[in-house]
Amino acid sequence: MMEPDFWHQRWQENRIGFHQDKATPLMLKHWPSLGVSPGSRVFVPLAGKSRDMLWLASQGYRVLGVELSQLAVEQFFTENDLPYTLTQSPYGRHYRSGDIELVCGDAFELPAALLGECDAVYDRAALIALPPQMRRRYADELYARLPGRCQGMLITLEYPQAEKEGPPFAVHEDEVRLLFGDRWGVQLLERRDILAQDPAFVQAGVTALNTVVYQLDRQR
Ligand SMILES: C[S@@+](CC[C@H](N)C(=O)[O-])C[C@H]1O[C@@H](n2cnc3c(N)ncnc32)[C@H](O)[C@@H]1O
Repeated sequence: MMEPDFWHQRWQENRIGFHQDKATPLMLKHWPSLGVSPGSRVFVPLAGKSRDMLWLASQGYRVLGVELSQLAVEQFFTENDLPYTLTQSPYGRHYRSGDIELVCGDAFELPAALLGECDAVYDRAALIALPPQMRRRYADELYARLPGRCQGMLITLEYPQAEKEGPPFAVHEDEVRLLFGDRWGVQLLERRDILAQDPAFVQAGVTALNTVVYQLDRQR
């Protein structure tokens, strides 16, 4: 089970192979085509210490991230030399620096009032970090609290799940459409074969690995 302790331990042991030193190339390529207006608030669930948040802020967006691990949140600000202010709310500690706000807390506990203020959502290594039954909750409880006309980008991985254990989990296109299709328009933007760039998957004997980028558009 992907309980909080699993992730706290990963951060304590610095087993964070998902973290990238640079912004995600597929985000840089596709985000502009979503047409999200500068000044919009972009929700980043299960944010880690992703540098994608820095890029989004540099493009004029206001970022609202949520992350369980206090280690991750504090590393984000210290590693990027960002001084922050700290406030407490019923659902977590809020770290703020310029246009970036990171809530150290459980994404599933965020109130509808806060999520309802988000104009867009960016999901990289978040949905695919969750086991199947939690992915259902994630779509039905968390994404469902985002407002009408919300736009989003979702980046997934596809590989034969039987060949390797998650996380990251394989989330295939049919599941993405099942999870989000009721409330969101789902458009596949790119599917890219990345097996050759992932030695850990090759070593584990995985025979195919794709990353897929989707555009999500919340229907009213
Ligand atoms: C695979 S990492 C990806 C982080 C980030 N999206 C990135 O691209 O680097 C998943 C993160 O989600 C966090 N997490 C897991 N469950 C969570 C929850 N219920 N609420 C908030 N954060 C959570 C973990 O601590 C971990 O940092």
